[in-house]
Amino acid sequence: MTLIDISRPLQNGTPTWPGDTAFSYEVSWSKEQSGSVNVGKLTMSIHTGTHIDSPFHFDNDGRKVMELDLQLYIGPARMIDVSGRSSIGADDLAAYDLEGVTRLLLRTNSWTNANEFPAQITYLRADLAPFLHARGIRLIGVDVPSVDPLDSKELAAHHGLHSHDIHILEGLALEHVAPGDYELIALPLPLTEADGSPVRAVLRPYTT
Ligand SMILES: Nc1ccccc1C(=O)C[C@H](N)C(=O)O
Ligand SMILES: [Zn+2]
Ligand SMILES: [Zn+2]
Repeated sequence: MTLIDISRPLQNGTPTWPGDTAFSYEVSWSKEQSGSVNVGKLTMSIHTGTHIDSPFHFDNDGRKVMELDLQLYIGPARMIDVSGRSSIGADDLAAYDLEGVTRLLLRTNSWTNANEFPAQITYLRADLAPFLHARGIRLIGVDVPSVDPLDSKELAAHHGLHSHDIHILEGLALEHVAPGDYELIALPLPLTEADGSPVRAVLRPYTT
C-alpha cells in the first residue's frame, strides 16, 4: 500500500532555526580510507525539519524523548486544512467534528518557501490546548517549525499543550496531502537525553 511521505528532506542547506546548528551530513571515513565502507557523520539541531519536541525542550524538569509514550506517534490521525489564518484558536476549530480524534494534523500552509526558514508562521493561540484536551486529542502536528510565534520567549502554546498532555509534532510537509483520516507513523529515535527528535513522518491511507 502507498505511504504518503510528510517529512521534509534533510540535506546540507536545509533551513534551520536562525542561530541554531546547521544541518550537515558528510562521509567522514570514505570507502577508500577505511578499505571497506563509507561512514557518515551527521550534525544537526534536533529542531530541524520534521521533528517532535519533548517537554525537556521548554521545561528543565520535563521528560526526555525516551520517556515519551511511543503509542502517540503511531495510529489514526485526522488532517484538516486551516490555511489563510495568522493564528489558530478554539474559534477556528469550532466547526470541525473532532469526535474520536486522538491525533490532529493542522495544515496552515504558512511556510511558503520550503527552502528558507519562514519569517512568519501561523501559530496556535492559548485557548487551543484546553479545547483540544476536552476533545481527547493527545497529539498535535503542524506544518511549521513551531506551535508558537517564531519570536516567542514565553512559548505559551508549547507550555499549554504540555500541561494538557498533548504531544507536539512540528515541521510536517502537508501541501500534497488531501485533508482526511489516515494512519500516522512518526516515531522518534530512542534518544535517552534529548529535548526532541527528528522523525520520518508518513501517512498511510485507509482503503475501504
Ligand atoms: N531551535 C531553536 C533555537 C533557538 C530558539 C528556539 C528554538 C526552537 O526550536 C524553539 C521552538 N520553541 C520550537 O521548538 O518550536
Ligand atoms: Zn521543535
Ligand atoms: Zn516546538
